[in-house]
Amino acid sequence: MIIKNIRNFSIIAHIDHGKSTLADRFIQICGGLNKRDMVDQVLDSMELEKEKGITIKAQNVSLNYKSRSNEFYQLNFIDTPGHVDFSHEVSRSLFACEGILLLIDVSKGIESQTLSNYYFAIKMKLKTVVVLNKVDLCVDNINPVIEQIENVIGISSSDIVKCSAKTGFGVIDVLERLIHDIPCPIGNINLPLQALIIDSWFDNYLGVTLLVCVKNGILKKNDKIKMMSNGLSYFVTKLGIFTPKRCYKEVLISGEIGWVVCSIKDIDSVRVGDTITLEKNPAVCFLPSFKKINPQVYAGIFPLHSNSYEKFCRAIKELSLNDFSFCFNVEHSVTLGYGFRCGFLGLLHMEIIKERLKREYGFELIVTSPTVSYEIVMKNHHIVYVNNPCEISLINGIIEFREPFVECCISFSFHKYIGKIIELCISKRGIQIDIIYKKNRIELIYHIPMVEVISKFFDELQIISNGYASVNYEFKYFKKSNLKYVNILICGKKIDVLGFVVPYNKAFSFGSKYINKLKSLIPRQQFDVVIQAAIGKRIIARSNIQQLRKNVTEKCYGGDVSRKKKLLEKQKRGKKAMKKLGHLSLSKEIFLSLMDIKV
Ligand SMILES: Nc1nc2c(ncn2[C@@H]2O[C@H](COP(=O)(O)OP(=O)(O)OP(=O)(O)O)[C@@H](O)[C@H]2O)c(=O)[nH]1
Repeated sequence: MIIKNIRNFSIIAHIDHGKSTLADRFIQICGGLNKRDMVDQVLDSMELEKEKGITIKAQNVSLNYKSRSNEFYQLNFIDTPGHVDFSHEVSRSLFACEGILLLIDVSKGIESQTLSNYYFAIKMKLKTVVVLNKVDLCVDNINPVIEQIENVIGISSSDIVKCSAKTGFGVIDVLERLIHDIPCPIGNINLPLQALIIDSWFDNYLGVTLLVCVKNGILKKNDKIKMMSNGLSYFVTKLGIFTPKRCYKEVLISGEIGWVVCSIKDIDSVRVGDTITLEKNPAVCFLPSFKKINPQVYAGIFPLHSNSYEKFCRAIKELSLNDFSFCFNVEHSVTLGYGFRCGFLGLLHMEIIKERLKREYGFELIVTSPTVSYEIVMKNHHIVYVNNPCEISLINGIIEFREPFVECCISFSFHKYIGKIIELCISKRGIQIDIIYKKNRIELIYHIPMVEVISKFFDELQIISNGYASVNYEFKYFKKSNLKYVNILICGKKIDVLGFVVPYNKAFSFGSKYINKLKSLIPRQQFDVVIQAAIGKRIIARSNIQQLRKNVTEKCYGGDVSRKKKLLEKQKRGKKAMKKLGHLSLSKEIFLSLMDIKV
């Protein structure tokens, strides 16, 4: 294929606007798969993607398209996720493209994620093709959305392509517009090799596999390549493209996107965003690349069975190879042993990692309550960031405690919900920024502490809006707050993984609610169990779980008092030993339910 007939683009849109369905139509039209292999949303191949009906991983496909003017084009496109938690997948894929297909659901119009991805593409100077999807749903009433696109994106109505990914209407027009409007890659086949690693994953048969976009030069089988970041070199054993089936090729030329296998044993030596060159004739500079995105939500992940720790480490590393935004550090908990403190881009991201560890690697896990990263100013004016609440209790000389605030955009159609949603935002310590009235929607913009958003905000919002409100949020700033770290003690012993951070004015009510929940979950023991919540040395809430009274004198019928006394003494000694040993019957399974406590 000659470079002038290659088109690289990403399909981007808000969640559920129909990206994967449109990708299906492209694959069908270009014959990427035969009828037998074709299923709905074929690119959502992960079990979790099928189950949840969302795209989690960006998927790359190379197709041959014969245009209306009978010319052949190679279309390399990337189907990207629409959920904000996976926006790093979108930004990463844009580095491999010259254009974007911005898909808008005609029944919903432009939504927040559509715009943020569009602005990112504009920043990268990518050409945009705007496509209005689902026109089969409301053929008569598409004018308001067209007007909205004209006003917000500034594209004239004649440039908007209309289609229905479901029925196939207008899909050829979309393909024609793509080959016409999106420029070919600007790479040069004769320059030294420069290929950008845009994704990587571990395959049980092939080992580490890289997805690369060749910007300059040619990459061939048996070439000795070099990672420009660390100088490590490898022989290319196999390479090819996805149609979306894995196809083997001999070369990838400048402008192409394909997979490369080169017997990399050490997962740590691969860095997504790195540039690959040839060892013999190396390029002198790196390709422009994407930045690592900072996680927003943190949690400790521990294997339920500590003997599987080694395997668990390997699994975590393999997952991070495939998920650029997932980060981790070893964590040791007195209660749960060794595990990892992991950072995620949001709660859905955390949920997906948890599920992947369970399904793909078969681990039973204990995941601590999600928390955020706090900014702490020390006496010496140094600033530290702490994402593990129990570390806060170990820091001396804190002069300022700052917590992250997010900008929430809560969008809903019915006016009757506005009062209750505002009340909810206020109860979550929200600061109102704006109320935007759109044609058929209202948008409330609030700045809310992130920790409030990740606890029960979504559940409560769904209840008060009968499921009609949707919310998007992004980190805005750190702000000083009067926060306290609350320790949880069981039988006088600090349980590190249960400690939490709360605003001081909520600490007492929150502490006692938490203690009551714990009380309802912990089974009665052979001895009294004291549960306490404390700020420093001050106990702010306390409760007792009464012992199970075992009548040890039951069998002593009649008289002998000294015999009864002896038995009671023995029981007392036994109880003491259990306490000393910390023999509280808190199995890890019970911990699982303790981790999920929401007050
Ligand atoms: N009526 C109609 N429904 C469509 C059309 N295109 C997609 N859908 C439906 O819209 C829903 C979402 O489609 P997807 O293709 O999964 O959307 P997506 O944008 O890939 O979703 P994410 O990857 O999760 O962001 C599915 O139920 C599709 O069947 C269309 O043109 N018309």
